Amino acid sequence: MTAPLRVALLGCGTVGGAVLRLLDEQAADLAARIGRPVQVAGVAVRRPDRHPEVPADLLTTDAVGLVTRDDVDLVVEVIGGIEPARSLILAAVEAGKSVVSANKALLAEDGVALHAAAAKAGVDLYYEASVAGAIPLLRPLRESLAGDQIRRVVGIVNGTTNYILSRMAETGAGFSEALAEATELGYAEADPTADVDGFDAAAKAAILASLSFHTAVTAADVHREGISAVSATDVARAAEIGCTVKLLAICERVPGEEGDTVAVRVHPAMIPTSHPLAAVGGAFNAVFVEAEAAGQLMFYGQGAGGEPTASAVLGDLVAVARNRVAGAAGAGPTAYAELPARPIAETPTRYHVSLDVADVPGVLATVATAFAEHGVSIATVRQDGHGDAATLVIVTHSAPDAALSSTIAALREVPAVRGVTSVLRVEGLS
Ligand SMILES: NC(=O)C1=CN([C@@H]2O[C@H](COP(=O)(O)OP(=O)(O)OC[C@H]3O[C@@H](n4cnc5c(N)ncnc54)[C@H](O)[C@@H]3O)[C@@H](O)[C@H]2O)C=CC1
Ligand SMILES: N[C@@H](CC=O)C(=O)O
Ligand code: NA
Repeated sequence: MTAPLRVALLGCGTVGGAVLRLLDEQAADLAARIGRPVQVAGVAVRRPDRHPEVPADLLTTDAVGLVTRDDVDLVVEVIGGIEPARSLILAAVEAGKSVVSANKALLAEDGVALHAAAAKAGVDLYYEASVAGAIPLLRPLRESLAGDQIRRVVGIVNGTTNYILSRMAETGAGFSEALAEATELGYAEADPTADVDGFDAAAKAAILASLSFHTAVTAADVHREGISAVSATDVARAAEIGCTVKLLAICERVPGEEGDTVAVRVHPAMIPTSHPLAAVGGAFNAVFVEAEAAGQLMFYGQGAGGEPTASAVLGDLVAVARNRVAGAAGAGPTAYAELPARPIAETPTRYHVSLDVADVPGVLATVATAFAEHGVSIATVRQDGHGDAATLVIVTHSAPDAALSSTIAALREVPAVRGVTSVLRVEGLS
């Protein structure tokens, strides 16, 4: 075998630590698969004293120096966040090193520029771990489905929130307790509000939409709602109608007379328990892809956690290392179209609304009028209880999101409506 390929590891937390361990445990197999041994050239960390597990001569706090060293061939970035990750990746690429990253926040913000820099330098930029952890998803979109027309991508792409919602539904666990467990298990981001408020899923949705529709979608183009407003009442109401609550990422290419648009949204939604996504529990992720020729495809697996994510990082590492051995670069950036984003206000959706009402004559008609006045058609209504404790549970037909949200605003002004206790979108009901 010839000279080793030398890897610089940036960051040694949940994912970086697992990458380092697997590189060591699987050294012989990786060497056989690549055709050259892989050696760790250095590990950039913030606090070397916190990493007794790493040989001291590998540790450095000088990440820029490490990525530009002549004896480094490949760089793995698992620091996370925008800076210094972006500058480090650009420095590595400009120095001729291929890069593997797990950083969805950065790819969703600056993917076009990073791809352009990698293409200019003739190196690879792979980031399979950034979306849906261990699940092979980005390379299938970039490569296997490059000859098809993808119309829709729908999935659960955040392990932390799926873990929290699963625990709330299955055991009645409280939100904070379930979040603490997800953090302890290594699923959550360094700042877990990125998970809870939907930023992480929105970044992943932007990456999925960009690769699926060959257009530049950033996290800022994604309509984002997290799960912090999802209450035990929402979860219970969902169960009453045979549904479960999931945080969904939905990416659609919408044909229009004046050209296609792209609609990308992340929000909690009720889905029927018979829906395949309803069975996706804990930190697992699942993504449906609908393509014109291929039809429906489903990708399922562990979406978070050190080892599952490290598996995707190592898969990319093998791919870029093989390209390096062959003296080639892999699949480059896609040719970006410029499809406009369709605003959430115009996106058709269905709502489940739960109202506390005074059970007085005419209340049902007043509530129904509020829906009708905003052009929203009601699919089902159920009334529970009597007197001041009466509850109306309404499921609408599909209507533009703006019509539904103005209906809710109008209902809040109706005197007989004591409170709007639950409002969630509904997906997948026939
Ligand atoms: N934990 C997970 O399940 C998954 C994480 N990811 C992504 O992988 C990346 C890493 O995530 P985790 O390992 O979970 O985070 P982490 O917070 O456990 O690890 C990041 C490490 O980078 C270090 N670091 C920060 N700034 C640094 C700098 N300037 N120089 C050197 N080291 C620095 C931190 O001290 C920390 O040890 C993030 O982009 C995250 O979004 C992707 C998929 C799954
Ligand atoms: N925090 C993320 C980690 C993987 O991307 C998640 O919970 O999904
Ligand atoms: Na993945």
